[in-house]
Amino acid sequence: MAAQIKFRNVTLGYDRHPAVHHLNGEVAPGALVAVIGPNGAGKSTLFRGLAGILKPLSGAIDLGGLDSRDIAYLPQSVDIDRSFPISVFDFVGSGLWRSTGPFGGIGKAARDKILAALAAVGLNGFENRAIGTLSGGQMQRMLFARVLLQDARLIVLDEPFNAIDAKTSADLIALVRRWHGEGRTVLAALHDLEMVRNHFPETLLLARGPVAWGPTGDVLTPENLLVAMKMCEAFDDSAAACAADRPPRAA
Ligand SMILES: Nc1ncnc2c1ncn2[C@@H]1O[C@H](COP(=O)(O)OP(=O)(O)OP(=O)(O)O)[C@@H](O)[C@H]1O
Repeated sequence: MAAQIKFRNVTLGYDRHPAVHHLNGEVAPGALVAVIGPNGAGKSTLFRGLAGILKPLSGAIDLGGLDSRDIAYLPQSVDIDRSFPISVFDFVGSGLWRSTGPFGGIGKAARDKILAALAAVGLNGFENRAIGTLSGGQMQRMLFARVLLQDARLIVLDEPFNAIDAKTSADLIALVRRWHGEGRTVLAALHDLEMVRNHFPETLLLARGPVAWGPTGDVLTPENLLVAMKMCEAFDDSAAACAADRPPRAA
């Protein structure tokens, strides 16, 4: 089966400084992949690359013909501007832009879809609340409701279970499993290794570069985790492009 995602020697970074480098590998259609690694390992950077927010400094990400409307990206909740004066209803409704466009009106059918998505994540009655008034767990539920509406082939979740209680995690992991059951491709950046072991068949262990990638049980070894920690500690954030990326100097 053709890959859903192909990373071809991908380097991503900021201001020409690489943050993730030389990533090669493939994600099969319908795969459920955890991306783990220490703080600063490059997980969010990789996901910004997948979502098309960050262009690779070198290499390429091949999305198997998907365009941006086929990708649902759930950013870390710290990246959401909670002071922006928008209601939960309108925020979740932005998940329908794929079908309505940003300036399309919201008819009865769209309204029902938004209310159903809110109900599916346990946010009945929250539609008129400003997003800035939500608790951390309610914010995550709202972000999941928007992903539900996006109906995307590829779903990219950046730390979706951070700082939320066990009940909210359980409800939201059930949604992830549902998307997996529907054949969508799902990648999630996670820190909770227990959750990874219990729910994610495949894991990419990232430490600026790939440390290990494959079946979760094979990747989550103490040796691999130690290597990842050391690689992140040794990484120089101010480094310029890798020697391998620079054009050869004239003799
Ligand atoms: N907007 C930015 N501008 C410059 N550097 C950035 C930016 N975002 C991230 N970085 C740097 O890129 C590197 C990788 O960060 P990234 O956020 O991708 O890691 P992460 O694995 O998601 O970390 P965490 O687990 O802490 O969320 C870090 O050194 C970080 O400081």
